[in-house]
Amino acid sequence: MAKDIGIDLGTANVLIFVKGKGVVLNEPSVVALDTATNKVLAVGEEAYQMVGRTPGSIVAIRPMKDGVIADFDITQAMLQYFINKLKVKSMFSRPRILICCPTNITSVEQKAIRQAAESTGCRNVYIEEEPKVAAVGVGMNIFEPSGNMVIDIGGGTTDVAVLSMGGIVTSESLKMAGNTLDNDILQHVKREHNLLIGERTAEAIKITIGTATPIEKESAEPGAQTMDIRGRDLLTGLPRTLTITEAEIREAMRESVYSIVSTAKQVLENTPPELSADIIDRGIVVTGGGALLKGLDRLLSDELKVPVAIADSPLDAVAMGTGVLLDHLVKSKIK
Ligand SMILES: Nc1ncnc2c1ncn2[C@@H]1O[C@H](COP(=O)(O)OP(=O)(O)OP(=O)(O)O)[C@@H](O)[C@H]1O
Repeated sequence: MAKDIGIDLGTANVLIFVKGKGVVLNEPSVVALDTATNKVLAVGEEAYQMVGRTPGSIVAIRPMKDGVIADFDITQAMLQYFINKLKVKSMFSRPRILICCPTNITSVEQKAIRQAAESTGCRNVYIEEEPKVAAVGVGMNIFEPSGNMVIDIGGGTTDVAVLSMGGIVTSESLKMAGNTLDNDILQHVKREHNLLIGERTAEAIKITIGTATPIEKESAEPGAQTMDIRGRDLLTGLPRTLTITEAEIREAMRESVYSIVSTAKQVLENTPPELSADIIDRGIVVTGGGALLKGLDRLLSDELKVPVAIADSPLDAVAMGTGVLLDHLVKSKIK
């Protein structure tokens, strides 16, 4: 039984799609290591639970940072762990596998990722660019001669691309995405409130009360929503609870959010006019977990003067796209 497998090897999350089954694995891209022996202790969800909570002898790291592979051996071990979890060798015969990697990886890294996949029993390993896969994952027909624009905001990178006839016409990749917003929040709380919080708390703040533009709420004034957060007071060294507002968190993330807007503007400015006309008709689709930041679609459409839609399942778009592209690869027999 030959099955096709698609992998979204993301900075924040790894998703695996199996043809006929859908997304079968969705875990954080985190590995826990014993610092003395460098032995892998846990991978994925289990390792994520350890982030910021490990004793001195253990580190929980994200081997891919800022959309590049920061630690290659560990990325390879993580990929092998996830593929082995599927029991590829016993379940499938010579599966085809499409791996969608961070945009900025080198050809040497691509080759090593390919080898890591081959060593787990996969044959015919294809590597694809993230924005292309995201675009097909949200149902865009990128193979016809018309312009489609996608903004993929992941954990480490924001990829903006205009696609036509199966290829990327104009694109930009910005090393600024969800993780940058978390760090903006962490630094703001430290600087303005002398409170040290962990990266998981910063992410929870972004997800709970983070906004790109003020959101009108029936129950409260725009920007007035609050959240109680806990951390360590930098002056006393003791645990402390602090109440923060939606408005101050929006301000803390403002510069990074506007960098994403400027990157999208730059891509539009470099787009051939015929394709620009198509984009006005079809609008821009935003994918990746960062697309879930509240009010981002409104901010982007106000700034870019083009309709903007958030994908239905932005976190799954790339994984779903791998399935569509694998079908296309089979039909066109491109290796
Ligand atoms: N509801 C939400 N609001 C805002 N951000 C969110 C929300 N849910 C998830 N995110 C953010 O989305 C990011 C992860 O997105 P995704 O899984 O698409 O990234 P990735 O594909 O692993 O990364 P990359 O594309 O950089 O390799 C994280 O920064 C996470 O905090």
